[in-house]
Amino acid sequence: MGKFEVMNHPLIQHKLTIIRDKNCGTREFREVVNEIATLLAFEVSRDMPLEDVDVETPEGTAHAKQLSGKKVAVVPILRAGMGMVDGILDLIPAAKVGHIGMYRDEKTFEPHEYFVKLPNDINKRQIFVVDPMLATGGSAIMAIDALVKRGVDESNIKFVCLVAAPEGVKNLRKAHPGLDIFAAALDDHLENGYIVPGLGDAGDRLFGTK
Ligand SMILES: O=P(O)(O)OC[C@H]1O[C@H](OP(=O)(O)OP(=O)(O)O)[C@H](O)[C@@H]1O
Ligand SMILES: O=c1cc[nH]c(=O)[nH]1
Ligand SMILES: [Mg+2]
Repeated sequence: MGKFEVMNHPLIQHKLTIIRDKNCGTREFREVVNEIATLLAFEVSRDMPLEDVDVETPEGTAHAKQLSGKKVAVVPILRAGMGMVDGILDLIPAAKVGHIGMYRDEKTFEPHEYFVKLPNDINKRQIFVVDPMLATGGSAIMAIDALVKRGVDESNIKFVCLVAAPEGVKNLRKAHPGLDIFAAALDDHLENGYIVPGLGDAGDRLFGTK
């Protein structure tokens, strides 16, 4: 079974409080979402494998370490996942970026896929699927389905979000038991498809569409 972890780092918690505030405007919301994404990437990448390497310093030979595992791909679920990409690339600049477009039906909350564009070698990479909100879990499940369908092993995927609802965590773990899930917060419940207390509609707040 993959793990589910809430990232309790004080900076993550402080910044999350800033964007929960309904008076936080688009510009600040966008900036802080990226800052949280950087901090989450730092935490989530803790188990990346290292190998020994000797490097010549100006004073001698250092027996040092370098990353040795799979190369990384960041896969945002459009639109709102786009808000987390730059923050992750700040930390892992060589990562490739794939895109999965998904929207929820306003009445049924069923997800609909409208776009998939991934790096050719996606099934050889360590993948971070990012989306600020894990509500019913429908969008995340369908996005992981899209990757698995293309030969990705779910144990090579980490799902990284800002706010998760208990229902979404449960549904996503049931559909993809091998997946690791990371969130900045686990909130109380869902109401009309929205996370309560949550932070509202992440896509609309990021892009100023409401
Ligand atoms: O867990 P779920 O119930 O599927 O809900 C979560 C999804 O809803 C939001 O996207 P939305 O459909 O509003 O699209 P947007 O990002 O384009 O605003 C959010 O960014 C997630 O992708
Ligand atoms: O609370 C929610 C639920 C789904 N999508 C959002 O943007 N916010
Ligand atoms: Mg939205």
